[in-house]
This record gives sequence, C-alpha cells and structure tokens, in this order.
Amino acid sequence: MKILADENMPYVQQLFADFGRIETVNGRKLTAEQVQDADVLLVRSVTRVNPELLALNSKLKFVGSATIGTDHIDQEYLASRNVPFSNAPGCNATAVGEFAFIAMLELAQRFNSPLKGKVVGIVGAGNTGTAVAKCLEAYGIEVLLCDPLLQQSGDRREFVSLDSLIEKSDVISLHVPITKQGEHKTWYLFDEQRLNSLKQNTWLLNCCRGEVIDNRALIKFKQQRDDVKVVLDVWEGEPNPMAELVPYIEFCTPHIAGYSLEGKARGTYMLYQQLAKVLNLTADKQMDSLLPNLWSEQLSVAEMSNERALLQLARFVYDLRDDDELFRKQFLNPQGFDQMRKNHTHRREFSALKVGNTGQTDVNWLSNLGFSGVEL
Ligand SMILES: NC(=O)C1=CN([C@@H]2O[C@H](COP(=O)(O)OP(=O)(O)OC[C@H]3O[C@@H](n4cnc5c(N)ncnc54)[C@H](O)[C@@H]3O)[C@@H](O)[C@H]2O)C=CC1
Ligand SMILES: O=C(O)C(=O)[C@H](O)COP(=O)(O)O
Repeated sequence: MKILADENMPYVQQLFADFGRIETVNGRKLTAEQVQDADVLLVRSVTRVNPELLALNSKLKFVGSATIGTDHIDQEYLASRNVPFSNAPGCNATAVGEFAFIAMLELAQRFNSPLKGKVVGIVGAGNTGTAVAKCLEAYGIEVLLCDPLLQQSGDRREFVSLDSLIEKSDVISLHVPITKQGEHKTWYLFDEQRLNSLKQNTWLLNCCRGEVIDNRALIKFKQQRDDVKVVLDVWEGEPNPMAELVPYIEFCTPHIAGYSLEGKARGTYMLYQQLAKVLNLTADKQMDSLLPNLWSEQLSVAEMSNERALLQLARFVYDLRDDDELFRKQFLNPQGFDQMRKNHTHRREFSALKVGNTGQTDVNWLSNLGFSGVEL
C-alpha cells in the first residue's frame, strides 16, 4: 500500500510504517501525477483535495487531513467517489487557545492595559473558542460567546449576538470555520462595516482563517483607527499576506497558532486511528509514546500576583515576540511564509510544564489554565 503524506506531518513514519510504503511530499505543490498511484493520501491545510488533484487516481482508499479545518477538502467529491475522509477535530484546539491567551497577555503588556478586568468576546464557541475561554475563565476574565449554530442546536451555555458581542467586548477573538454560503457564512464576516462598528480600543485577534476578515478593508480601517489593536495568525491570500497590512498588525505569525507538538502529534495520531478503522487494520501504538517527556524542569511560582508574572510564565512556554520578529523579516522572501511554518519549533502546551508553589499564595488556578500542578 502506498501512503502519500505531507512532509510537514510529524510522526508519520512511527505510526504508518507498518501499514505500507510512505512517500512524503510538499503539500502546497502536490500534483495529480504524484497522487496517481497512492492508496492513502494524508494532507495538511495547504493541499486542495479536489477533482483536479485526484483526476489520475482510481485506487484511493482513504484521505486524511491532520487539521481541524476542512475548507481545503472537496468532501462532496470524495463522497461521490466513495473515498472515506477524516480530519482531526479538536487536535490542536488547546494550542490555539493558549496562543490566543498568550497574545492577549502580550497586548496587555505592550499597551500597559491589563487583561484582568476586560471582557473578551469569542466568535465561534467550538473546540478552539472553548479552549480560549477555558484559559480566560481560569484567570477570572469575563467571556462572551457568539455561536448562533451552537445556540440553535441546544448548547446550554449563554450566547450573545455578534452585534452585542462587539458592543460589549474589549477583546474579540475569532474561532469560526471559513464558510462561503448560508445565513451564518463567515467569509468577510468582519467586512468594512463591521470593522467600523468596533468600539474604541478594541483588540481583535484572528486565529482561524484569514478571509474571516476582509484584509483590504482592515488596512483602510487601521489607517483611520490606530486605537484598535490587531493580532493576526492567519491572512487573506496565504502564503502571500498583503505587505501593506503587516505594519498595522501588533503581532504577526504565519498560521502557527495550532502548532504545538502535542497538537500536531494528535492530528497525525487521529488519522492513524481512522485509517486503521477504515481498512480494518490494528492500531496498537500509543500517542504518549511519541511525545518527548514533560519538561524535567519544574517551575516554582511562589506567587502569581500580577499579570507580568503570568506573562513571564507564559513566555517560558512560548514567546510570541520571536515569531513576530521572524515574520517581519521573512514574510516577503520567496517561500518565506511556508519556510517559517516548515521550520517552526513546535512549542509545548502548558500541560508539559509542572508548576509548584513554595509560597503562601494560592496558585491552584494555574492548573485550570492547563499547567500540570504540583502541590509543595
Ligand atoms: N490558526 C490555526 O493554526 C488554526 C486554525 N483553525 C481554524 O479554526 C476554525 C475553528 O476551529 P474549531 O473551533 O476547532 O472548530 P469547531 O468546528 O469546533 O468550532 C467552530 C464553531 O464556529 C461556529 N460558527 C460557524 N459559523 C459561525 C458564525 N457565523 N458565527 C459564530 N460562530 C460560528 C460553529 O457553530 C462551531 O461551533 C477551523 O475551522 C480552522 O479553520 C483551527 C486550528 C488551528
Ligand atoms: O487545523 C487547522 O485547521 C489548521 O489551520 C492547522 O493548524 C494548519 O496547519 P497546517 O495543516 O497548514 O500545517
């Protein structure tokens, strides 16, 4: 069996070698010729799986995408050909949640305006949105959720409309899939009009898909509204973000919000389990065996009384400023965006770090934030 896999998918050899012969490829440049004799195709978000890509293949038994998003997959077409498909829902949700939380702490530090006391609106309350909410609520931040689809489906949490969220929130974090049709479509959800409705000093973060914000409108908006601060992990027209937009953005990253080691491993592992199920193969490998040990270091936090201390702890795990600096230097280079993604040093999730308390202050809430708590 020939397994064609994106070269940026970790642990493919460890997990899939028993199932067949693995060939790795550049997912962005994948061609129909390369795919023609594959039995299994394992992709990431940069590969458009559509009739053109599969035109020469008549033996495909499974397509897997190690991602949460599925906008790059023509699922109707796969179904019409009876090719089973699976993505990896939730695989990197914790990574995205922690990324957005860290970005908010960085904004707070940069603008000397504490996160504590602000109201954060989350648009899209699925896996990633809920992961952000978890971090924020652990820190005692008021969270508003907007998700009309979940609301209609009977989700028992409290929801607000998007207009109300915009009106009441100091910070807005976007966590929706990209959809082009229907009552709740998200393509250009934040268009010129909606951007203009943001209240003074709003912070806007996009960690879902670039086209949820009209990036041209955002340039125009930022030219008038320096009070609004923006963090972008995703960009309209990736891998070529609009160069004029970058100077207006506080923290720029190349679509790596979900790039924790755990998140990527989980994505590959979920496909391993799905393929085994579809082809009736034995999946006896464990995900934990893939990951390096937790940090041997245990950080002792005598007290966590101010936001600066929390930011220091977060920076120990992931320093967003490094990715931002690299982005500004490299995004205009040919292949710059994809190179940064390919060479990204996968950060660990909060859970990889044990936090102990030698002081009197109660820091147990750090466990709720995701750190491995240790009582001392
Ligand atoms: N930057 C990155 O590295 C990553 C980006 N993503 C992107 O984030 C998206 C969301 O991921 P998850 O939260 O895991 O997906 P999910 O499917 O668990 O949740 C998305 C939620 O958005 C809601 N939604 C859809 N349209 C909406 C609208 N118009 N207004 C408000 N809510 C709406 C849905 O009802 C759903 O509950 C993915 O589809 C993917 O495109 C996901 C992982 C990593
Ligand atoms: O899971 C998703 O959806 C994402 O956006 C991924 O984190 C993006 O990573 P790649 O698949 O493009 O490596």
